[in-house]
Amino acid sequence: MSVTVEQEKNGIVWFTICRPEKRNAIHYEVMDRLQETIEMVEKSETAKVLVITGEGEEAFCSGGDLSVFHQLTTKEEAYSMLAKMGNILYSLLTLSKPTVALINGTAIGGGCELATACDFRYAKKGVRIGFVQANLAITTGWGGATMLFEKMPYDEALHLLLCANMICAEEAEKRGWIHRCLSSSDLKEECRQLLMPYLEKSSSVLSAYKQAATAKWKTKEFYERFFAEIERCATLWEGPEHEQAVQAFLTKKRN
Ligand SMILES: CC[C@@H](C(=O)O)C(=O)SCCNC(=O)CCNC(=O)[C@H](O)C(C)(C)COP(=O)(O)OP(=O)(O)OC[C@H]1O[C@@H](n2cnc3c(N)ncnc32)[C@H](O)[C@@H]1OP(=O)(O)O
Repeated sequence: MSVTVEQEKNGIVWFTICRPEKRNAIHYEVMDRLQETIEMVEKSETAKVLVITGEGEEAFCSGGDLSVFHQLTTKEEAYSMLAKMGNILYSLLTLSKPTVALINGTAIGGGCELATACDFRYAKKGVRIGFVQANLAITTGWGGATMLFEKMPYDEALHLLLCANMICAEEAEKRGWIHRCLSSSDLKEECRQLLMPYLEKSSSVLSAYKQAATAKWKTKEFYERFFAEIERCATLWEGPEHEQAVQAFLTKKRN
């Protein structure tokens, strides 16, 4: 089982990626389950907030599963995978219920894109975060840069993408990407308490505000911009530098 989905009586739906041995990397099954969950939350009269997190203490999400996706060698093959997840993150971005990334451990690559699609990012103090795609000779490929430029000041977003380094949650909070650093030993409970004021409101009020917030992203212009980023990434994907960077990671000796 790669994910779990649990709904609490208070209206929180927890979507947990359960691949700690792969640092919660995303493969096709995780994508399919996420898409189903987003559709379920959208339609549900009782689901109020969707929280996405990862199992274990090591990682929130390490992005795309490189052991699976390294088999995609052409631009067309890469585009098909990137656009599949791009469409899922677009539906998460425009979901008519509030969404939270509960960043329990390292968030890297596409893991940061997944978190960027959410409305709020709460992170455990000290966890490491990095839009490292540029070090793999690609760009964000799931619409992450387009979302980042919408949600953060231009210079802060560009800095995160061009540096492509790992920063701690506290620095990400100062830069405006993380909304709250959490320090309790029970992250889920701390998250629950932060969401309490939202959960007290009716679903229709939550949904009305989210529709007001996301209307600007439901345009043809925005959608085309989002998918132009994905196409540029697919072009870079088939280059030799990307292949070398992925092979270097996959063949790295680990203890
Ligand atoms: C494809 C979309 C694209 C995008 O649009 O953004 C991407 O997401 S590109 C992928 C970007 N992600 C990465 O480059 C992350 C690579 N992983 C790491 O840098 C590190 O694993 C880590 C996440 C910082 C954790 O380090 P550490 O705690 O030291 O663990 P290990 O490195 O030893 O890994 C343990 C285990 O997990 C496997 N793993 C980790 N990340 C991935 C991944 N993204 N895909 C596949 N497998 C991953 C790693 O190979 C180890 O497995 P074993 O060797 O079998 O134990």
